[in-house]
Amino acid sequence: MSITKQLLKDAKSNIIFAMLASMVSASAGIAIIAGINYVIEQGITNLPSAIGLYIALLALLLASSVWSQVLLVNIGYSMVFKLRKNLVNRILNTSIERQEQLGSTDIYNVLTRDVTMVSNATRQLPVAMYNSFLVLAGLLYLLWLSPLLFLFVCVVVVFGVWTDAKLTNSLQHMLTKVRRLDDTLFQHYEAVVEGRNELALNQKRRHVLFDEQFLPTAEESRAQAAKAEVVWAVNLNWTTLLIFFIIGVVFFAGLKIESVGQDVVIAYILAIMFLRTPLSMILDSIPTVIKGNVALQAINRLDLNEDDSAADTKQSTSIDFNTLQLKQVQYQYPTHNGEAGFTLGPIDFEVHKGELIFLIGGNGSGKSTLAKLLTGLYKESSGQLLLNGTQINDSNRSQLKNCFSAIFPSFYLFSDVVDTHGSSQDDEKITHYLERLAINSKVSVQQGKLSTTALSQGQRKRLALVLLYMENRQVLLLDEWAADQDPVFREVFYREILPQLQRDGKTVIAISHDDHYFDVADRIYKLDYGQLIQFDVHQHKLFSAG
Ligand SMILES: Nc1ncnc2c1ncn2[C@@H]1O[C@H](COP(=O)(O)OP(=O)(O)OP(=O)(O)O)[C@@H](O)[C@H]1O
Repeated sequence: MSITKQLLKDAKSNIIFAMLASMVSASAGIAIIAGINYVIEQGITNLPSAIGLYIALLALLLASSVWSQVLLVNIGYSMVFKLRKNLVNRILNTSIERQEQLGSTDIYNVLTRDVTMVSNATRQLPVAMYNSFLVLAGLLYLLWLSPLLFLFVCVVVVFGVWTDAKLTNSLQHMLTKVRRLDDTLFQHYEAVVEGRNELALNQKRRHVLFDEQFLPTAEESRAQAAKAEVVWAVNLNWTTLLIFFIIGVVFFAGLKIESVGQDVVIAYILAIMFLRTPLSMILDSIPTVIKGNVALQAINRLDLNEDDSAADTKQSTSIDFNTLQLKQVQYQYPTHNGEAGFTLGPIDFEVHKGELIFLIGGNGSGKSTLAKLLTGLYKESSGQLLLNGTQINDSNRSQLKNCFSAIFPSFYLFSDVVDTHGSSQDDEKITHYLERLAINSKVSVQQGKLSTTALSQGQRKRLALVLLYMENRQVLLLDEWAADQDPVFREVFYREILPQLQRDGKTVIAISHDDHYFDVADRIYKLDYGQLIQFDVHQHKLFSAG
């Protein structure tokens, strides 16, 4: 089901009530106009009851319009809330592979820009719906006043709607183009923020990014957006012209057609002038609604997982880790720009409880890819993964993930420390590990919250190790953890921390380039262009894996 249908379905009963309230309010508004017209034509026979009726209609108008606005505003905001909830859950449930394909820029763009656009559009919903009922009630009143004049009004209205529909179409095209340009703009923003050091050092690169990439995109986006707004502003004036055209024709028809009396002409003109405001408010809201629609299309294009259930509704069972085996496992990155993606494997590999295994290999040989396969973050393209002898599939992959804690090169440091069940940890234990990793002078902890994560890269990695200790998972995967450590701490890591983890019963898989410390490992595997070869720890010799 599309996201729009889902959101509308959830708000169905409120929408029905809001429509009812809008109808009552619109009818009250038109009844007031009709009453004034009647008084102008017929005069007042009973002043007190006319005033009473007038006040009653005003009260009904106020009560029903407030009621409908309250309902509609709430529908708008709860749709935005649900959209945010739905999107964040769907992103969390989307495979890492898909998220990596999309890139963080596209995802941020949807979460910030597109959600705001949809939010703006849904806020127009109350205005548009309320005013549509008002226009509808007004048209019914015009029909009642004079079917002949109404026929003419209908011809002009149909013509007006036809031109609006044509323009709405081209507006949609222009705004879709603006949205696409905004994606490119967001990539430039990312370069400006993330590449700050490189840009500050290299004036030429700065010039290329600013003058040759950012400015042309920003300029084109500005031109397209302005063109769309101008087209719509012209359309608003055109609609106003059509309204005055109707008024003119009604006026002259009143002079020429005998069956149309002066009183009907006055009533018509009064009603049409009254309907001008709701009409222009509806038309005003159309670009915003189209932008919201374009944003919804962009959200759908992300092709996120349809599953929007929250993490705590999913089963997350933990099992005791004994062995993990890979049998003829292959992983193939998708083809990109016609170029075949990197292939890892087929690989035969196994790790047993309590082992300390090193994965080595040159840059781009597939170590991190294998790490993501082992941890269950990537799904094998072929072959089998067996956890404690049971084959891993989509229904039990979370068991594999639950066994692992990992630090990847692009890790994220959370400032709250939690254990494997997501519960807060006691400060004393955290402080112990902060001291053990020699960062207690930089970071402190209070009620499970770290005082800072703004540290040097090496210190951030140590802090990530503290978080990993506190998670207390059974298998630890450390992807080039020691690469940013100074020689002294590197020695501590390989000679003290890793052996201690092993003594504590942990299974450790470490990706490493540090051949000085290969003797620490129980087994070493080397990756070479996606193929796994076992490495003799003591003689530093290669022999076939499996
Ligand atoms: N997200 C991705 N999408 C497509 N291809 C990728 C992706 N990540 C890595 N690759 C490709 O897979 C190959 C293996 O990458 P991987 O990160 O596993 O290597 P690595 O051995 O960990 O390298 P390094 O030592 O440089 O970290 C690389 O050649 C790279 O081109």
